[in-house]
Amino acid sequence: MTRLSDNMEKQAKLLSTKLLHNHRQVEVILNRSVLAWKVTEKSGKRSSGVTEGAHSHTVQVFEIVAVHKTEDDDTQTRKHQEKTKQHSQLNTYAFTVSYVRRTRQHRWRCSDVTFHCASRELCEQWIQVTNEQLLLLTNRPKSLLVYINPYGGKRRGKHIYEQKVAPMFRRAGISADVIVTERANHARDHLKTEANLDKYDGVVCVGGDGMFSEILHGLVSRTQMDHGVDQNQPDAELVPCSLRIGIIPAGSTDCICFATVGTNDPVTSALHIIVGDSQPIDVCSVHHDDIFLRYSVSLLGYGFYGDVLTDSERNRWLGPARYDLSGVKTFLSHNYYEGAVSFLPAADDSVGSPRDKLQCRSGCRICQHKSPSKASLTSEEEEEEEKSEGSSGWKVIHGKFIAINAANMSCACPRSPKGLSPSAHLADGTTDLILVRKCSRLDFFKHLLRHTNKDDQFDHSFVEVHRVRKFHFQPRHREPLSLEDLSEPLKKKTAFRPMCSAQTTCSYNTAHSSSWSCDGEILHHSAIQVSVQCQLIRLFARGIEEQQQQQQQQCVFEDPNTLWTPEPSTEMDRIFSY
Ligand SMILES: CCCCCCCCCCCCC/C=C/[C@@H](O)[C@H](CO)NC(=O)CCCCCCCCCCCCCCC
Ligand SMILES: Nc1ncnc2c1ncn2[C@@H]1O[C@H](COP(=O)(O)OP(=O)(O)OP(=O)(O)O)[C@@H](O)[C@H]1O
Ligand SMILES: [Ca+2]
Repeated sequence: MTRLSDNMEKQAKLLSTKLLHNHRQVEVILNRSVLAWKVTEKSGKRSSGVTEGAHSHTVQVFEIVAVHKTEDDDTQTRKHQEKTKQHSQLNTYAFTVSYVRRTRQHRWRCSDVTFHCASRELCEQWIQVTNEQLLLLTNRPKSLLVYINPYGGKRRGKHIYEQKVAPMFRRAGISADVIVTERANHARDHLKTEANLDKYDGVVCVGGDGMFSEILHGLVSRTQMDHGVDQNQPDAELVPCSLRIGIIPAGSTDCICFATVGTNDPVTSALHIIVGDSQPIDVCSVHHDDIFLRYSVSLLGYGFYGDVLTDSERNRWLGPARYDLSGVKTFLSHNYYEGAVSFLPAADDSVGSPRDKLQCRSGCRICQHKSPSKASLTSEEEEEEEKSEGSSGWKVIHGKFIAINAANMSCACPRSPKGLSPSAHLADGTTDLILVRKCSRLDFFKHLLRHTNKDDQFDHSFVEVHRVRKFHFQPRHREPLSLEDLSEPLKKKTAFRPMCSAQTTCSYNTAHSSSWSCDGEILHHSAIQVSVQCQLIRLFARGIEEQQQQQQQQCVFEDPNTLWTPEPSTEMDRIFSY
C-alpha cells in the first residue's frame, strides 16, 4: 500500500490495496480523480470467459456520495462472513462507498460497493483518505433550506422528500431545515423577508414549476433588496443570486427539472444536489411600463398556452390531467390575437440560431462563450449598441397570432420530450421567440403534433422563430384596467395617474385579448416588456448529459441488473500502472 503526499500529481495513487469485494480479491486504487477496482483473482463461480479488464470499475471521486464503515450488523457483511471461509483474515473489517450510477434516460441511482479489509487500521485509513478527498470538493452543499409544497402535482411532495430524499441527504452528511408550506407564496415570502440565508449553501424546492417560481422570486427579490437594486427598472443590472436552487420534482409538469436534468426523478435530483452540481440559468424579467411583474425561466406564452393555463386553473382538482382537458378545449376554440411584437435579435453568431439543431447539453459551448453582450455590458453600453446596430437593431412584427411563445430553455417535459424550442439554451443570455400566425385548425394541429415527434415544428409557413435578448408585446386592443387586476405597486401608481379612462375600459373586448402564462402563472397585463438576464441564478444540475456518452458508459455485464462503467483499457492500464 502507498500513501503519497498532497502535492503529488493529480493521477498519483493515494491508496492502492488488495481488498475483497463480492468474495473475490480486487485491487483497489484511489487517486485524486477516481476510485477504481479490478478483479485480480479468477473465480470459478463467474467464469464466463470475460477478461480481467472487463471486471474493472471506476467511479469519479466527485460522484462519490459518501464512504462509511460497514456496520457489523449489515446483512451483506454477515452473509459475506459466512460465505468467505477462504479469506478468513480479510473478512472482518469493511467499508462501503456510495456513488452515483447512471441508469436509463438520464436517471441516476445511488449504488453501494463494499470492500473487506485485512485489518481495522487499513479499513479506517481507506475511510479517512476517501473522506479527505470528499472534503476537498468545496462545491458540495453542507446545509440546505428545504421547502415542500404538500399540494403540488399528485400531492406526494412530503412523502417523496421523507422517503427518498432525506435519507440520501443524511447519508451524505447534509443537514436540512425543512419547511412544509401552509399557503401559496409562503416559501416566497419567507425567503424574501425572514430566512437567515447566511446559514445555508442552497435552497431546495419540493414541488412543481409553480413552487420553483416561488423560490426564484423569493431569492432573486431578496438578493436585489440586499444590494439596493430596484426591480421596477427594466434596465437595472440585476445581481446574481449566490445560493443555488435544487428542484425535487413533485409537480404536474416539472418542465424546469426535466429541461435541466433530462428526467423528472427525485432521486436523480437529490444526487445532483449532493454532488454539488452547478448549472447557470438565464432569467427573463417581465415588466409592464416601469412596473416589475414577474420573472420567468421557462415559458412565457400568450394566446394558446395562456388560454390553456387560464382554463386549467378552474380545474385544479383534476391534477396534472387538467392541462390535457384545457389543451383540447383551447385547441377547439381556435382563437387568434392581434398585436405587435418588437424584439432585439441576438445578432451575435456565437449564440447560434433556434433552428441550428445544436442542443444545449452538459458543458454547452454556446452557454460558456463569454460574449460582451452577456452580463458584462452596462445598460448604457447596451443602449449604445442597440442604437449603433441600425438595421440589426429592434424589429417589429404586426400580425394575428394563435400563439406567441418565448422559450428561455427548451421547455422539454414528458408531454413534449424535445420541448417548445429544442435548441434553446439554458444560459446563453437569450430566449427563443416563437410566433405562430393565424392558420387553419389542421395546420395548427400539425404544428402541435410535431412537438411530440422528430419533425421540425418550426418548418411551417405560419411559424417563425427568433433568438432574442429582449422583446415587447403590445396587443392591438387596450389593456383591461380594473383595479383588481393590478399589482400592488401599480395600484399605488394608478392612484396618481388616471389611466383608467372611460374610453379605455369601453374599447376593451375580452374576446380579443389573451393572457400571458409566465412559467405557469397568469399575468394580468398583456402589454409587456421582457429582458433576458444572463445567468442570474444557478441550479444544482449540470444540464442534460449526452445520450451517446451515457450509452457508452453503460454496459450490462453478466447480471443484467448490474450496470457498470467500463473504462477504455488504456485508461484503466494508466490508473493501475502509474
Ligand atoms: C396532438 C398532441 C399535441 C400535444 C402537444 C403538446 C405540446 C406540449 C408542450 C408543453 C410545453 C410545456 C411548457 C412548460 C410550461 C411551464 O412553464 C408551465 C408551468 O408548469 N406549464 C404549463 O403552462 C402547462 C402547459 C401545458 C400545455 C399542455 C398543452 C396540451 C395541448 C394538447 C392539445 C391537444 C390537441 C388535440 C386535438 C384533438
Ligand atoms: N401549502 C400550499 N397551499 C396551497 N398552495 C400552495 C402551497 N404551497 C405552494 N402552493 C402553490 O401551489 C402552486 C402549485 O404548486 P406546484 O408548482 O408545486 O405544483 P403543480 O402546479 O402541480 O405543478 P406544475 O407547476 O409543475 O404544473 C404553486 O403556484 C404554489 O404557489
Ligand atoms: Ca436562454
